Amino acid sequence: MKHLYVGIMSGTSLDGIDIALTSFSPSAPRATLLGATCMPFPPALRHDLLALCQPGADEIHRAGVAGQQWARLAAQGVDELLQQQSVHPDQVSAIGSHGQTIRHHPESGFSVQIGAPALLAELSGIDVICDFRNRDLAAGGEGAPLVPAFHAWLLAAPQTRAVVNIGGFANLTLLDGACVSGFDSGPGNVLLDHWIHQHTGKFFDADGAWARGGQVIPELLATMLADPYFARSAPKSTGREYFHPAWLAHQLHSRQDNPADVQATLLELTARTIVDALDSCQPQAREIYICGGGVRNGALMERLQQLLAPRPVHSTAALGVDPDWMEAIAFAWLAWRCQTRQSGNLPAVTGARGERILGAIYPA
Ligand SMILES: Nc1ncnc2c1ncn2[C@@H]1O[C@H](COP(=O)(O)OP(=O)(O)OP(=O)(O)O)[C@@H](O)[C@H]1O
Ligand SMILES: CC(=O)N[C@H]1[C@@H]2OC[C@@H](O2)[C@@H](O)[C@@H]1O[C@H](C)C(=O)O
Repeated sequence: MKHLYVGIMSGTSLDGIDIALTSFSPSAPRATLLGATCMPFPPALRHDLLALCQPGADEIHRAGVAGQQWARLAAQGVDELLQQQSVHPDQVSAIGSHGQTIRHHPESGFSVQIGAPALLAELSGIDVICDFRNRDLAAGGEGAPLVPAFHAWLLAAPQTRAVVNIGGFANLTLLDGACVSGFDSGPGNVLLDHWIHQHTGKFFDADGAWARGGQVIPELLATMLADPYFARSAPKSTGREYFHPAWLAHQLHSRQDNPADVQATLLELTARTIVDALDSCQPQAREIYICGGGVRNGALMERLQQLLAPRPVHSTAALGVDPDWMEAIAFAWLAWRCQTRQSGNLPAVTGARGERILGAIYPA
C-alpha cells in the first residue's frame, strides 16, 4: 500500500493551482507535507476561468477548453513537484484534484468544477480522483465546505478550537470534541481583490495596506451586513454566484465614497462576518487558527485579533500545518478517503443525509 497522495486545489481567488505532495499514516491521524508548489495562472487562463463563473455565450465550449488548459498546467506542476522530490509517479497512490469551481448552486443540487480529470490522468500517469462535491449534494448536502472533515480528522483536541480558512471565501470549522460544525461565513478576500483591482490594477491588497489607510464607512458596513446570507443558519455555502462585483455595486448604489474607505469597509465586512459566525457557534472556540491567503493580510489579522480578544488568534502554522497548503493537503486526504472507501463528508456540516464516499476515479 502506497501512502503518498497529491492534493490539488485551485480556489475561488483564481490566483493559481496549489499542489501538495502528502503522506498519510494509516494508523494515526497524521499528514506529512513532503513538498508543495503553486502554479500561477497565465493571465489569459485566469481571465477565461473568471468569465466562466458567470453565465455567458458558448460557455460549454469555453469550459471544455479552459478545463484542458487547467489540467495541462496542473500536470506540469505535478511533474515538477515529483521530480523535485525524487518521487516516481508509480509511487503515488492517487491525485485528489478539486478542479476549478465555475458554478456552485446547492439550491439547485449541483456544483461544477472543471479540470479535465481524464487528461490529467493521461498526462500524469497517476489515478485522478475528482468531483468531490456532487455526491454530498446528491445526498441533500451543500457539497461545501468539505475541509471541516479533514480539520476534524487532523486537528481535533480536548479544548474547543476553530479553524478559519480565508481564501476568496471564508469558511470555518468548530472542533468541540467529537462534535464538529462548519460553514462558509461569506466573502474572504474576493471583494477586497475585486475592488483594489478595479481601482489600482493590483490583484490583491498586499498586507491590507490600502485598507489600513481608509476609514470604515458605518452606513455602508451596516447595509452590507444586512445581506440575508449572513443571518442564514447553517448548513450554508456560497461563492462568486452570490458575492460578485454586481453585489458590491448594488451595495454602493449611487454613493461616491473614497475608494480606500470602501476597501477598509470591505475588510471590516470580512472580519465582522467571520467573528459573527464564530460567535454563532456553541460552545465558543477558545482558540482560533487561520489558514489561506488571508493570513498574509496583516490588517485583517490584526482586526480579527482585536475583535476576538482575549481569545488567541494564530496561523495554523502553530498547529504544524502551513496555512498556504491546508486546502491542497485536504484534497490529498479526500483522495485517500475515496480510494480506501471511507466517507469524506460530515453530514453535520454539509447537511447531507449521511456520510458518503466522495469522488470519481479516473484510473491512470
Ligand atoms: N501578501 C498578501 N497580502 C494580503 N492578501 C494576500 C497576500 N497574499 C495573498 N493574499 C490574499 O489571499 C488570496 C489567496 O488566498 P487562497 O489561495 O487561500 O485562496 P483560494 O484558495 O483561491 O480561495 P478559497 O479558499 O475561497 O477557495 C489572494 O487572492 C489575496 O487576496
Ligand atoms: C464551491 C466551492 O468551491 N467552495 C469553496 C470556496 O472556497 C472556500 C469556501 O468557498 C469553501 O466552501 C469551498 O472550498 C473549500 C476547499 C471546502 O470545500 O472546504
